[in-house]
Amino acid sequence: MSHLDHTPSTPGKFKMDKSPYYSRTRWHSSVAKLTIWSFLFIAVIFLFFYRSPPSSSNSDPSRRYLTSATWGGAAWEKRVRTSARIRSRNGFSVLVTGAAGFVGTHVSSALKRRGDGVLGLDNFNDYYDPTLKRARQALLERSGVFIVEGDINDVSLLKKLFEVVPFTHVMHLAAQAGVRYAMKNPASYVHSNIAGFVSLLEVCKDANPQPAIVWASSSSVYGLNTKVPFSEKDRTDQPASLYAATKKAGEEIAHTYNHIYGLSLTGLRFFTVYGPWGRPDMAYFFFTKDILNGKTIPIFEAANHGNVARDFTYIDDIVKGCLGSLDTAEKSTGSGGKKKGPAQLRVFNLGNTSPVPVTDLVSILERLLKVKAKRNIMKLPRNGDVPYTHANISYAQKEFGYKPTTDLQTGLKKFVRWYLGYYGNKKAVAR
Ligand SMILES: O=C(O)[C@H]1O[C@H](OP(=O)(O)OP(=O)(O)OC[C@H]2O[C@@H](n3ccc(=O)[nH]c3=O)[C@H](O)[C@@H]2O)[C@H](O)[C@@H](O)[C@H]1O
Repeated sequence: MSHLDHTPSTPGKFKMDKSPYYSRTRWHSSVAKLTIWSFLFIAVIFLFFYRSPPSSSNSDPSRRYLTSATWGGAAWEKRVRTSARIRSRNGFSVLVTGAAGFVGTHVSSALKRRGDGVLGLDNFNDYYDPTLKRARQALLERSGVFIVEGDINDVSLLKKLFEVVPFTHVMHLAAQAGVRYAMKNPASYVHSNIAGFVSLLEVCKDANPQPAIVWASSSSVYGLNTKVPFSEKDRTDQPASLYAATKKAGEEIAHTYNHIYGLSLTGLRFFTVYGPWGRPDMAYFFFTKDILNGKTIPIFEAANHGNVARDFTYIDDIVKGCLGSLDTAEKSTGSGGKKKGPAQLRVFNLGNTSPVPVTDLVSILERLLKVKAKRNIMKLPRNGDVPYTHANISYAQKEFGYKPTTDLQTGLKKFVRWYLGYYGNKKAVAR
């Protein structure tokens, strides 16, 4: 069959095939066109990524936080400056990382209330429901705190922030939290708690003036330590989870930056913080949800049917500890990456000093929710959990009069009130 057999009856609608020679040159020109367009397309993609803020860990899945963030421009800089503007005598201008997180939101709001300038930074990752983070953001925005969307690994963003605002302090709360999740996603702990911390410290040490830094360590650094209550002088070289190990690494990294560059650094070992606007991955939070939904809750027990207990610490007491640390933080001694003299290096326990068994926490929730929990008592899994925590807070007491005042019953009552208001559980309210 010749190609003529395919000639359409209406010439013009469909171009007739020309000679084989014509066909070959046409094919060649199509290939050339395709090559040019492909080249242009690749060039555009390359330019897009080249202009994006550089990342220190291209293979890391969390890199998506770096490229998704948009920042820069005159209007953006104005928002940054306005948010960080100090409104009280001797106030600070504080960069709060992890500002849309649980502790970050409360600390930002407290600083703003007393007249400090506050700029938030958060990558809004989806470790837990980002809508809760957005709701916290909206809350902060109403009080004049702007949260820049970006990752602490984004060095060019951090540099830009320090170019726009000479922060006096950094409250570093951005982290990958959660003890048990570390077995599922170890890379995210290294990305945020180690690489992210180093990238922040790199920018802080180059800043002029260098800020004083207060940052979140964790009670989990005590790991397998059996001496109670836990004192800052106790050994912390036996972490039981990768989470704990990255926080411990953070403490050592802090030592290095203090030693070499004169950065003033204060690490805070938080003890199981709870309260309104809390983290949904934490036991008190998802127990509340599951009790209300009639779902069975797993309650861990230690060896020989022993109680697992935590020194649960109410968020307002933690905020007091954060502000006390900021207020007593001395200036960093370096400038432009050069140390000029010894600088302050501290670590404080921030706990409630009265451990409560998890079974008692559940009983309190049952009373507050007026719903009986379906309990499934099970052996403490080998997933990084430790059986007991108890803070000795005498150092924080001595340095800035730290004194927690909220017991678990009172704190959970405030949490449950918030939870029911926020999630609007009519069933529990009606009972
Ligand atoms: O102080 C810290 O440094 C850490 O505190 C928090 O860790 P934890 O003290 O482990 O809190 P959380 O998970 O609420 O479990 C509470 C209790 O419930 C028990 N627990 C837990 C889960 C479960 O299913 N059943 C159970 O009995 C469990 O055995 C435990 O006894 C933060 O999450 C962490 O980011 C870090 O900041």
